[in-house]
Amino acid sequence: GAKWTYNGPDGEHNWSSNYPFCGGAFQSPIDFQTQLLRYDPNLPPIQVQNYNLSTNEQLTLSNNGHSVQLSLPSHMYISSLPHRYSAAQLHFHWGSSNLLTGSEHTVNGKRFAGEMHVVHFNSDKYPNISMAVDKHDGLAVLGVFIEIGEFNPAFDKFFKYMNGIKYRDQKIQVPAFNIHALLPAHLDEYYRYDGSLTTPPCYPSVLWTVFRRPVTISRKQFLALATALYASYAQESTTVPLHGNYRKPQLADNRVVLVSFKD
Ligand SMILES: NS(=O)(=O)c1c(F)c(F)c(S(=O)(=O)CCO)c(N[C@H]2CCc3ccccc32)c1F
Ligand SMILES: [Zn+2]
Repeated sequence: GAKWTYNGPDGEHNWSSNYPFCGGAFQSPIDFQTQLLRYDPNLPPIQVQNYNLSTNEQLTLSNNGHSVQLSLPSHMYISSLPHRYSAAQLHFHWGSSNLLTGSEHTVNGKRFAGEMHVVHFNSDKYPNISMAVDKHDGLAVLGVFIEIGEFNPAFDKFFKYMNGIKYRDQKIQVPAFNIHALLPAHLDEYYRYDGSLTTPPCYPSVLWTVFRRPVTISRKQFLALATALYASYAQESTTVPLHGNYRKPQLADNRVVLVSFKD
């Protein structure tokens, strides 16, 4: 599709000229403002299966020019939703080395340092993510806020390979590891709403689950994420740093955000 960026002439205010859904309804991310929240006691704790991958599996770590993404095997899935949602990939959104705020979702205007998204597709109804990505019940994304704090050994399982994918379209194979270790404590506390991809083509096809509790990574780990990558190709003479890859909050319109916690 047409090229898009987070800043400049191809930035998010112009996405809708090539990607009409980006100007449509049910867009993500949104700001979780208190007045939008409604406690729903029927929201079950999120349960995932087969997230503890064996180290003799290999995953593809790649720089797609918009984010760093880790491919995930489809035998990983979410089991606590009405359909089985099988994993496809995980990726990140972050700010920059001096702007330690790059999450997409915000809580009463508070922006976290970054946000991880684990993208799943409805494998009960669709054979792969490409067939699911534009369907109303196609995708389920788990969102995890990232804060600067304690060193996180789970993230280093692949952060240490980032220098192998500095440039756009570079990819390497990395040993698999326990993806569950990337998730926060308390998978029973989360925000839930109907939304969209936060990148073009912005299809309104995502059941969003954003966990209330953040995970922490160290400042050194965060800087590795925020400063290691380029959106430009290796052979290009002008380098374009890959940072600030977060979409601004969209209109909630009259959407309600369900929460599984009372406070
Ligand atoms: N924030 S988000 O969760 O909405 C989201 C992204 F932010 C993002 F960058 C990507 S991407 O594939 O890395 C690049 C542009 O699609 C995807 N990729 C998804 C969307 C389309 C697609 C097709 C095949 C595999 C993954 C994806 C995504 F779902
Ligand atoms: Zn994302």
